Amino acid sequence: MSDFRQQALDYHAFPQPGKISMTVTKPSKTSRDLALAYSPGVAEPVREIARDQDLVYQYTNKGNTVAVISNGTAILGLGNLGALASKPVMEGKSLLFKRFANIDSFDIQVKNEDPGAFIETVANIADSFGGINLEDIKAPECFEIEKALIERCNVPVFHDDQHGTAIVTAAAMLNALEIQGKDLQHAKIVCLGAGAAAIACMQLLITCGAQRENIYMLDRKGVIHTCRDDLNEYKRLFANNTDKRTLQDVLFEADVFVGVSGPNLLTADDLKLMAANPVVFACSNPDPEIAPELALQTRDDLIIATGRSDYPNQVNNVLCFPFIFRGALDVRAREINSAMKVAAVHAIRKIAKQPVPEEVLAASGDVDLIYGKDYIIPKPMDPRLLTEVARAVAQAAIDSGVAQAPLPDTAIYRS
Ligand SMILES: NC(=O)C1=CN([C@@H]2O[C@H](COP(=O)(O)OP(=O)(O)OC[C@H]3O[C@@H](n4cnc5c(N)ncnc54)[C@H](OP(=O)(O)O)[C@@H]3O)[C@@H](O)[C@H]2O)C=CC1
Ligand SMILES: CC(=O)C(=O)O
Ligand SMILES: [Mg+2]
Repeated sequence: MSDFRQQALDYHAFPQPGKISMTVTKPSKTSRDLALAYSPGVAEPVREIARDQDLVYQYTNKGNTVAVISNGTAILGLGNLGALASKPVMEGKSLLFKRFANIDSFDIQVKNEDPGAFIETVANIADSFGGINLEDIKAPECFEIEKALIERCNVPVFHDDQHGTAIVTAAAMLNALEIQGKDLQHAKIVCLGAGAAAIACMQLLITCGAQRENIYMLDRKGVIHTCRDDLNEYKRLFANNTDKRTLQDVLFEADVFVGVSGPNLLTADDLKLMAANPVVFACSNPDPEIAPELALQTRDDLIIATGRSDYPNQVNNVLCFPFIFRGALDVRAREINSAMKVAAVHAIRKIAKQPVPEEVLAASGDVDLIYGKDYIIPKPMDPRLLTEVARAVAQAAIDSGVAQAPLPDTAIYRS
């Protein structure tokens, strides 16, 4: 067994199984404490909430909790390995919520692939939480599931693989193209993958200025084009009126490659087809579409990013979901809307252009991080993500009329 594989297994197994646990926030030592916390004292907030449901935010932890919910049908790029096997990833997302945004989170695995049953299960428990983060649910079911849950739930519902990924991709892409002396409006974009992440990434890039006709999307059968009769309604949105059929056909003179598909699908020869100074986001986890070593060995004019923590330029939704939920929860946003997503894009990309704090350099093991080819996007442990992204998102929620509370008087919002 490789060293790293064993270390990863040991990390998860010891000193206690798993990555997250709960803490008690109130005194609970004495009979008096217990009388307040449980019977009879607990009856008082029960009666208050029954009288006015909004008081649940005052007397319980609902307002600071997010449920991370999966059915295990698209676990990272590993595929459909079942609900239970997704638990380490969902515990990982909970760890990240707590570590980066002090949000308490429950990971929930729903053992039912039927979208109707999944929707029913989540809708029935949604009121327990301040928000719902859907995770690793495959396309096209994820689109129907998210839409139905947004309609049925009273709290924000956010499919992280769609929108978290799209927000971080857009932020990193705008910066990478700027560094390469290109712009999104004119970029020829190839997207390998046509699932949850791909559809949302391309939609958000269009919102940020990309031209739909410049985007070539591919699934397992090749280029998505208007003559195909096997496309679902989401892929059809990206059907290109073209006679190009293969990855190689569309990569010729392309400025951008976004991989949200699977491991090792882009070869060195493929890379050579792209235009000068290309941007290559090989975002499949854990194994990217092309290894950065191979990409950089093949040509030295590219910017390469992956979804991983152990290479420069980590384009991963961890840069978004803790912080967008922090902002949304803090103003009790009814939903996470387009204005909030775009605000997150610009807040994230701006941080990369500013000097990096010492603590981030120390945590990332880098001597220096300067805006450029190897640093297009902030590191996840950059504390400015919390302040800048949460603040921008909360303000966008207020400005777009979906906030139900003003900015709180906490450190994030004071400066
Ligand atoms: N870095 C990050 O932050 C994130 C990365 N990802 C990565 O993106 C990938 C997809 O995730 P997600 O969108 O949630 O999953 P989905 O199951 O929703 O979509 C997967 C898509 O990839 C396509 N695909 C798979 N294998 C191939 C192949 N050999 N050739 C061409 N297309 C292929 C599928 O094609 P078809 O439609 O024909 O089945 C499908 O369109 C995963 O590897 C995941 O780790 C996802 C979210 C965040
Ligand atoms: C990062 C992530 O959410 C994924 O690869 O699915
Ligand atoms: Mg995911």
